[in-house]
Amino acid sequence: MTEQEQQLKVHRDAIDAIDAQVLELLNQRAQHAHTIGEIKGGGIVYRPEREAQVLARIRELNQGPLSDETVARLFREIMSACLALERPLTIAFLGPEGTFSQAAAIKHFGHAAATQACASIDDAFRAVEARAADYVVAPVENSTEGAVGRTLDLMVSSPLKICGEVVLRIHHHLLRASPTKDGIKRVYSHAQSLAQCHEWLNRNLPAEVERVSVASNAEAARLASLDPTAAAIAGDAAAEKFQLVKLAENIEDEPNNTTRFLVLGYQDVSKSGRDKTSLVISAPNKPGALHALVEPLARHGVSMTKFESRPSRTGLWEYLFFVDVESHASDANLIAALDELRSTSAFVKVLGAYPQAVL
Ligand SMILES: O=C(O)C(=O)C[C@]1(C(=O)O)C=C[C@@H](O)C=C1
Repeated sequence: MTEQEQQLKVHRDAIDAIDAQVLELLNQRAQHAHTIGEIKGGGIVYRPEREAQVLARIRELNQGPLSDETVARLFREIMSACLALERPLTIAFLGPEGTFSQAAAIKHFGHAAATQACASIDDAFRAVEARAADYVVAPVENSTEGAVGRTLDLMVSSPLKICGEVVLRIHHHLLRASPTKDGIKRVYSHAQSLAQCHEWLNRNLPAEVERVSVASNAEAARLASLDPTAAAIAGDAAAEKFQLVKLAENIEDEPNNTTRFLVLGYQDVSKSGRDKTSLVISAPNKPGALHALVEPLARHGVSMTKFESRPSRTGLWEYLFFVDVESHASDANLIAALDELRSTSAFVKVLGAYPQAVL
């Protein structure tokens, strides 16, 4: 054995011994989760507030050399596997396979959860409402393109509650079946992705290349895999699924391009310690209406992280305001502010209280 081989052997023997311990401990952990599942006795197994606390604690305990992000991702998968021992979950998302919505579902629930592709955001909500899936993961806002109106509209009437949020960094690539930019006649992508890569496309592809918007980036990738004169703009998952070549990576105009997704199900979530509550409140289109809406929140010390207006679709009210606050719906100051708002607004709905994204 050479000296190098001897040195490697010392460390590999140590790794073997540690792996045996890690394995033993993982199974001990899984056994506890299994027993917790029995104690829950067929009740709700997924506990977002507990998961957020576990991940936050792991980040705090971490001393490296692994990064906080890396250890949190590993424990995300450990919890996913432990939860599946209690009961495997099914997560509905806007399909087809390979969309950012699916990536968000996996980021939040880990790989042990089954994902169910749906044809539209409406269908994904319906799957959970009909109890054909446990939770839906739906996009709600993008840092460059703004709100996803359909998700906001659905939340107003749906009986589902928000029980979590997922923040996903969005990277777009120019993908093609062959490894050259020559002969591209059209680029397929979702309208939002075409908009997010607008500047890059102007600079890097001839003006005559047609931009064709399709239902999803995964669909764009599928079409590009069949058409030798086409390219697609899509992310890693779609590139992998349809075995396309990345002609250019990270072509989004805004480097900090992120999409926020919400997780919804039939569930009220307890306090985790770092929570948000999402509300929708109606206001008439008259002077002072907006002030009347914000003032009680401010006076009770409730801080807002998001404020989004949308015309009411029913015509009953002029505007609906979607408000996110940094409190849990069970906090006394938010309860007091909501009581006041209910006495002045025709419509106030708590869309859900949930832990802030940890990953
Ligand atoms: O603490 C629980 O209630 C568990 O079921 C255990 C556990 C975990 O693996 O830590 C698994 C799933 C829940 O969503 C939260 C935590």
